[in-house]
Amino acid sequence: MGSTITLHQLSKTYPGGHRAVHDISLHLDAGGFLVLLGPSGCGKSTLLRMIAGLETATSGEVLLNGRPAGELPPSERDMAMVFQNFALYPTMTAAQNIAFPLASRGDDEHTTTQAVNTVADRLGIRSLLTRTPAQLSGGERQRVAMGRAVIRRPSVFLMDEPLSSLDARLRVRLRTEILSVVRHTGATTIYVTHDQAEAMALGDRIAVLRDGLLQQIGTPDQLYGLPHNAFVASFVGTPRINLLDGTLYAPVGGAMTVSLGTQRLVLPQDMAHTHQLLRVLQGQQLLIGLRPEALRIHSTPAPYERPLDATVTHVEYQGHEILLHVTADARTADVPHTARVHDDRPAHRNPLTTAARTLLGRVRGALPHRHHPTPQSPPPLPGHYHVGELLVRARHGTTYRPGDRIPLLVDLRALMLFDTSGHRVFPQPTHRPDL
Ligand SMILES: Nc1ncnc2c1ncn2[C@@H]1O[C@H](COP(=O)(O)OP(=O)(O)OP(=O)(O)O)[C@@H](O)[C@H]1O
Repeated sequence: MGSTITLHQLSKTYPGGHRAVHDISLHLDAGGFLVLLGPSGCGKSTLLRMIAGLETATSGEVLLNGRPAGELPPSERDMAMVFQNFALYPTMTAAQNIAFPLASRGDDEHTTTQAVNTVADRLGIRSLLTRTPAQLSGGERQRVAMGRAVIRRPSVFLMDEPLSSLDARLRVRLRTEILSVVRHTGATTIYVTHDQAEAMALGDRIAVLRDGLLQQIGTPDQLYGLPHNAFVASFVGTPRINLLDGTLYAPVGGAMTVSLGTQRLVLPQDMAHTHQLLRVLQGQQLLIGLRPEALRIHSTPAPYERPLDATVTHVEYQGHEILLHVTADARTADVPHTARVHDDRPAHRNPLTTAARTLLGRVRGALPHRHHPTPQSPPPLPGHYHVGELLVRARHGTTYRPGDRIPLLVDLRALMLFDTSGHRVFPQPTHRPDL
């Protein structure tokens, strides 16, 4: 049976002053599977090592089954770790390596052999058991390492990029196997990766970290469709989201307009009133997020689409589709550094409370800007913009060349808006617009 893991305001500052993990709170149920996702150096391994007891926290605490684990040495936490380059004993066979944890605690030979065979079957390495590590490929060695971690049925698995040294095809295969093996044991699992595609494929729940700060915890669908901020939006999803600088105009009684460079997107006037709250951002700079599926090449808009003119600059063949790099006379936006936006402490987990707080925060944050005049129409557009690049998917078989002008349609249902600090302000706050 897996342990519950609770992190309460956990922080780590290394000697020398580098703050690797900052004030992280989250909870993982027994048997749960959490992926820690973030770019290199964001503090994933530090967090994992604090949970394992290999690193001491500067402040905050780790609770295992509700009890503070601070005093427990790693050996008493009933956890197994698997790393990228897991060291196997080079003179032992695969079977002896897998059996090692059972043999060293004195299990009898018959039980141990049976357990090794069961694990080896599950990992598809039964025929390799007599080989030494030097006679195995990288993927086979990682399977043996998994076998050694799984065999003693720990309460918790901590996996630190266990597949990153393997080739892409093998990674895809092994991650499915890992999922099925750990689910079978019922252990609570934390899996660290910097690969968003791997995180999306594995995760029931994914915690996104940046610079030691928790950005968001959610299902792959939540991270993709309702990212808390521009960083999460840009880190999750392939091809990456298009982020452009823009400005919101909200004339009294009129339709809201988002201007990006020399072009404008007019939002429908009858949007739900949760979305009408966007009006408080009148006159403000925004980041406009358009995932590739928010754009299609066509000249006849549906009611929820708005046109955008674009010119092809580069054509990328992907086989099943074509990726067009286009310019639409807009400025590409940088992803701002956003402070921690998500708190997973139990008291804060009610989505309605969170929604209300987020909304209130947005409105309050926007109030000082109310001195902006409310123009009835957007001001004249500056004549010159840096050319921004958008990625647009085109169907396999279509032919485009650099220089072609194309009619793009923006699907407003998939439009995302972030304020200049990177927080998502549209769609608000827990659901997509009903247009
Ligand atoms: N022992 C240490 N002393 C000082 N700084 C450290 C130490 N270990 C890690 N760091 C720093 O803390 C930050 C977080 O490191 P950590 O290894 O946790 O990141 P990570 O997200 O696991 O990175 P990667 O994906 O590259 O392994 C990095 O900036 C790193 O340089």
